[in-house]
Amino acid sequence: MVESKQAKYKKGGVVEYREMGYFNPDYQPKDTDTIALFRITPQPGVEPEEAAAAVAGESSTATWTVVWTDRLTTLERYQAKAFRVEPVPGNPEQYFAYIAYDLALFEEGSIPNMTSSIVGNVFGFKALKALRLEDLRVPVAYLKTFLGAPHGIPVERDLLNKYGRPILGATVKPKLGLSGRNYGRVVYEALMGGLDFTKDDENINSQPFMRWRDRFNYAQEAVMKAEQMSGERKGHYMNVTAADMEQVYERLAFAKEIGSVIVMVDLTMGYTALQSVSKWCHKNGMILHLHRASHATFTRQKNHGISFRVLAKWMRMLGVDHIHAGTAVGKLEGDPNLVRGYYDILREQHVYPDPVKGIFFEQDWGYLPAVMPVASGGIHAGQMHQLLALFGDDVILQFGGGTIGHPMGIAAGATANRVALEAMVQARNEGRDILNEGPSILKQAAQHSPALAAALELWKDVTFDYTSTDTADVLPTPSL
Ligand SMILES: O=C(COP(=O)(O)O)[C@H](O)[C@H](O)COP(=O)(O)O
Ligand SMILES: [Mg+2]
Repeated sequence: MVESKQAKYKKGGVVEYREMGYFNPDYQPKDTDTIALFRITPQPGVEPEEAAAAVAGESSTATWTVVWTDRLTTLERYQAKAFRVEPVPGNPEQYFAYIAYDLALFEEGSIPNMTSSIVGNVFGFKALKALRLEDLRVPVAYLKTFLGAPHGIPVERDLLNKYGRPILGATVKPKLGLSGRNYGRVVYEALMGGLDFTKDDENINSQPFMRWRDRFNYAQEAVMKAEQMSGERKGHYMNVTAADMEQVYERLAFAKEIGSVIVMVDLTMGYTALQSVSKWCHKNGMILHLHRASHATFTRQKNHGISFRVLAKWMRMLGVDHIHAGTAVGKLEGDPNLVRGYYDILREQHVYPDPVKGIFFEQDWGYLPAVMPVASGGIHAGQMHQLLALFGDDVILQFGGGTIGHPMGIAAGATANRVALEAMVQARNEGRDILNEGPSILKQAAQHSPALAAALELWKDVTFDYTSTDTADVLPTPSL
């Protein structure tokens, strides 16, 4: 016989989370609730509703046993509630669990606090074989407590005076080992060849072969020279990632002092550090680029971890101007439809559920500015038609190897990308079907550009298989 909740409270002991009130199929989520969608794989013998209730419990108020102090709070309000649990179609082991969190559960404007609750302990539960946070609907009431991107897409375009086309960039290669002066030479050539931006790599901080101050100085000198020579706005993302915030602030201040318009951070810094840098960029008018270094350790597995679409939401709230969001056609994993879904989450003001793009929840972004997604990782000029067709104009296309590996040199690599992009934008604007006509448009443009001809010749066979290997398993969303 099931012991009554009352009796259990009386003697303490281990109780079921369901019984403690963390599963409530009658609960009507409020507009101000945050709703999380988890993909749950319970251990054999664990009922899905109990597993969902356990996730709700541990990610809000509960521990493994009832505690006397539960009675000193308005527990019913602060408990997260699993209000809907249903099987994942075609996957008998997995369930979708919808969990609602009251507005009062998260500190205003704090991604560290929200994540310590929602993804804090629950991923290690013994009762679960695996757990994945698929999507999050964040209420406008909570969004209102965040600053969001320091600039946003239209303001950044005004700053750069670049409209109607994707922004072009390149990551300096080799990743590690160049001296400051040679680094500056790469930046200058790439910018003079026609790129808008160059970028530090994620793992270039301040190593013995090139300390950060040298890199910043040589790179900024190259930016200023290239601006004078070309008459275009240019920039180099100065990676300010460091071991402690004192050094981060020192590098930020120096980047500003020497006239950089943009700085860069790595996700590995952690959410608190990222929020501090974002705040600094708001105050100092600096564009903020985020490299998602380390994200795939928790976003890649389809049954465990956190979907990139959730990380993208956290980063839009936290406030970055750019974020790496995948290429679909490059060297790194990413189903084309799901990647387009991430782009929508970053760029649209109101996002609607879309089973093809893996978007489960409607998301009203309120006033939070859009974030510019960055397509980077193993892409080259021969893929320009695919990139433009997939992502449109509001994207940064970044070719590292695809610039610096060009057989005629770095400037030629940059020119190949600029010519390919401009030819493709023009064809698109004339209403041509760039996806199908892309290769012939490129060939035609290459007749007037030896640099593009050489890039197409060298990388013609480099295609990364991007057939969809991913299933979104999207269900119709409940009316929330
Ligand atoms: O250095 C590169 C790409 O260099 P290259 O252009 O030579 O391949 C970036 O670190 C990756 O884009 C990261 O991946 P993601 O953008 O998916 O986070
Ligand atoms: Mg890199």
